[in-house]
Amino acid sequence: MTKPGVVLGPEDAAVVAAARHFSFPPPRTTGADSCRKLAAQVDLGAAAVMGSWLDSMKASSPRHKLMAAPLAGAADAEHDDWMERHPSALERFDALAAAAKGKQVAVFLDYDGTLSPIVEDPDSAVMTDEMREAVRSVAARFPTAIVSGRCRDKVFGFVKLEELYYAGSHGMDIRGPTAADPNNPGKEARSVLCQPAAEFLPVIEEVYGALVGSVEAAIPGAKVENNKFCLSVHFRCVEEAEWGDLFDRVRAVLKDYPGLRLTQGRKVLEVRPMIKWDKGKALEFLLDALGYAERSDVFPIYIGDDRTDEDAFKVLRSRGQGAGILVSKFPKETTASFSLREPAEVRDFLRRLVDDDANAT
Ligand SMILES: O=P(O)(O)OC[C@H]1O[C@H](O[C@H]2O[C@H](CO)[C@@H](O)[C@H](O)[C@H]2O)[C@H](O)[C@@H](O)[C@@H]1O
Repeated sequence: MTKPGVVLGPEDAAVVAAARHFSFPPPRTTGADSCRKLAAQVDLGAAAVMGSWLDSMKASSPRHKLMAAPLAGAADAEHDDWMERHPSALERFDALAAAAKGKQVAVFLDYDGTLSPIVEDPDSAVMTDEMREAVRSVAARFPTAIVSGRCRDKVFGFVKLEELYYAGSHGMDIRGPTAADPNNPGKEARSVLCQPAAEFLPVIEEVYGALVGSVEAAIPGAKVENNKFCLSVHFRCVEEAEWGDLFDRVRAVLKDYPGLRLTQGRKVLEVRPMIKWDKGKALEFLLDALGYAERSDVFPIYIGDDRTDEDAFKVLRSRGQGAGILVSKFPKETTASFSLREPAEVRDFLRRLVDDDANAT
């Protein structure tokens, strides 16, 4: 997709999308829009209503379609409408490729639910060799980063590709490739490093211990995961009747730590430092580190499945650049332009990106 000398303006891509009902490329928004609303990231002070947290915990993973016929019909209509607004990135691949033509593509990938399927045990969320091969091929052609809520070392342990950028702990721990750039074999590996929450390390360690003692030890199925600059309290394997107790226990621990906030992912509560940093900020940092911050001929593609990925989708929308792709089988509120149903489709999309670039050169 990188054809030097052929630079298309945003209006070209707008023509590509003109006949469609979805918003692509994302329109530039005003400065006011870029104020972080963090809609899905409710801080503890705002979480006075326990019921709303429980509702949100129940909705924190894909819904299952077990409905009576009339309701199923309504759900189908809702799904069709959503697909019109967030079409499949595979089905609309040609439009996407046309918009990216002549631009520098950069690829940003969430891990859980995007490169690996969601499983009950977080330590078993391995990715397939086929997926690894697809990511390796993409990284050989475009700068590629993994942006994950996981601790950076742990996600590297799953992905095992040294040529990638890694942004762990929801972007609070960023590092460049440890292997030489395959596009510039003579160039040394870059050690970009960004740790905006370094001062929170001791407090995160302390709260990890407290949550293990108060939540993991007391509630069957609960699991606290130490992600270095943030923590995950998993409730996927906890009986729903215990979720209220689990939330109360987490809140009781956190009340002594006003510098921390609580957000939600898929059947997980996330404890994070109260700093203005998220996957969107990490995306901006990486674009800057790559030297793309001021360039208009850059086409970042961000693929993710979680609420935390919305911050990155919003950044693309406010820059009016690239494509956000949500991985979901079910309609979800999202700022992403496109969708893919599951990790297998992500793999196929990555393969098409590579093939398309190979055919263009
Ligand atoms: O940003 P991500 O790479 O998507 O990481 C977000 C969280 O992912 C993991 O939890 C999720 O996946 C688990 C394995 O499939 C699943 O058991 C859990 O219910 C999901 O929430 C990871 O374990 C967390 O630490 C990450 O924050």
